[in-house]
Amino acid sequence: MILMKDMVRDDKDSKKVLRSTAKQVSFPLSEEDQKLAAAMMKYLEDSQDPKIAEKHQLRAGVGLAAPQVGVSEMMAAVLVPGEDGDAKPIFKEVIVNPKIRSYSVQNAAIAEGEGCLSVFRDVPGYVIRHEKITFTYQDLDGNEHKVRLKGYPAIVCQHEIDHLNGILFYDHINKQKPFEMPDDTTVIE
Ligand SMILES: OCN(O)CCCc1ccccc1
Ligand code: NI
Repeated sequence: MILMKDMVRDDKDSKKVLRSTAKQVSFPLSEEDQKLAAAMMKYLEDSQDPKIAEKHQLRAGVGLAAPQVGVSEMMAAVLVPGEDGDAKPIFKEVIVNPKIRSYSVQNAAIAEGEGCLSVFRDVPGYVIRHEKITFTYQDLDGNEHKVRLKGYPAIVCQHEIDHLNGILFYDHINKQKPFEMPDDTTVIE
């Protein structure tokens, strides 16, 4: 079971793994990679269950990338829950070797900013991202998928794909004016 103590922190010496480009994953998945994928998705499910999260002191997460648990491989679990407890998640997948193929000119940012399971402090400011993205990935069986996302799920996937390329959310915050946004950026509440 992945716990908070397993998270690589950006302020500790092991942060190299957070700042490098992860390795492509080859198929068929090794036993180890299959177990890692399952454990990452299980972390997200548990962290979104108040009782389990409380019991194991898990910080809620809608995504988790392999480098965050010290594995420099191109794999991330994403679990964006449905609106108002709607059982069906908006996006639930372990994305392997993801690659953004195109994106909107339009930018978007989450109104309350972003956090990260690898960043144990608040970093205020607007994280400017693409409002829409089209990306490809392989699922755990190696099947190729092409997905178009918009708004919050698109933001989450960009956050995870960034992790696989050594980028952290605060890299996208304007250092001088953290709450400055390019004109007509969509603000996501
Ligand atoms: O890498 C995932 N992780 O650190 C958990 C938080 C994910 C996340 C939080 C806010 C907006 C987009 C994505
Ligand atoms: Ni993160």
